[in-house]
Amino acid sequence: MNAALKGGARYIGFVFYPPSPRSITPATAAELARHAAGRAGCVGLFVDPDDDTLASITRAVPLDMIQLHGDESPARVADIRERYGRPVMKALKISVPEDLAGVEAYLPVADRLLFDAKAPKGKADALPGGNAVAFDWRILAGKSWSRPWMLAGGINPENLAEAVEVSGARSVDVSSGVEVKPGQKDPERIALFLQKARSL
Ligand SMILES: O=C(O)c1ccccc1NCC(=O)[C@H](O)[C@H](O)COP(=O)(O)O
Repeated sequence: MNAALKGGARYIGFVFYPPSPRSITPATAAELARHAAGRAGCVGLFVDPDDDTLASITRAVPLDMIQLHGDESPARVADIRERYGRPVMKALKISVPEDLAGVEAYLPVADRLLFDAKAPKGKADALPGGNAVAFDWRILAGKSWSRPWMLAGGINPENLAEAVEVSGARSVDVSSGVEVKPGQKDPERIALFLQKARSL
């Protein structure tokens, strides 16, 4: 996390999804969040979380934002936003232009959108996100919405400039592209990614 803070990352993400190799405990996240306080926002990532999970984690960890990466409906997004008093970022999975039709319903209820690739089909260990897979960034070109949005999925230091240029993204989210292997972040690649991001 120090590389992200030193490089000027705006947000740090904590994965609260036990099947993920990136999943961390609330206690560890709380410690990291205290370390990041005032330097970066802390985002808690959940996949179709139930209320017990959200209640206990939001009590234990000073999260600045909740990221929903499952199949949460617009009504559930609104409910979570209201109950837990945090801004919500809703991840929407994109593979074809028609997938953008689903965006409209989330605009009144989500504070921010995140466009990510769909999980690869037929890959037994695929996660709902964090699979190092990109979608066709041209799908987003020239589009605008009433909420801020981030680009995610298969972005790395080598393709960041192209991803931003093609999609028009002003913010990006990265995971696998700055890792040695799933769950093990590489401080040098984080520094490189952020250095490249700052230069755009
Ligand atoms: O990262 C995970 O392990 C994860 C697990 C379950 C749902 C979402 C997950 N990650 C979501 C992210 O925010 C990733 O940054 C995003 O999908 C991009 O991932 P990557 O292609 O690895 O950069």
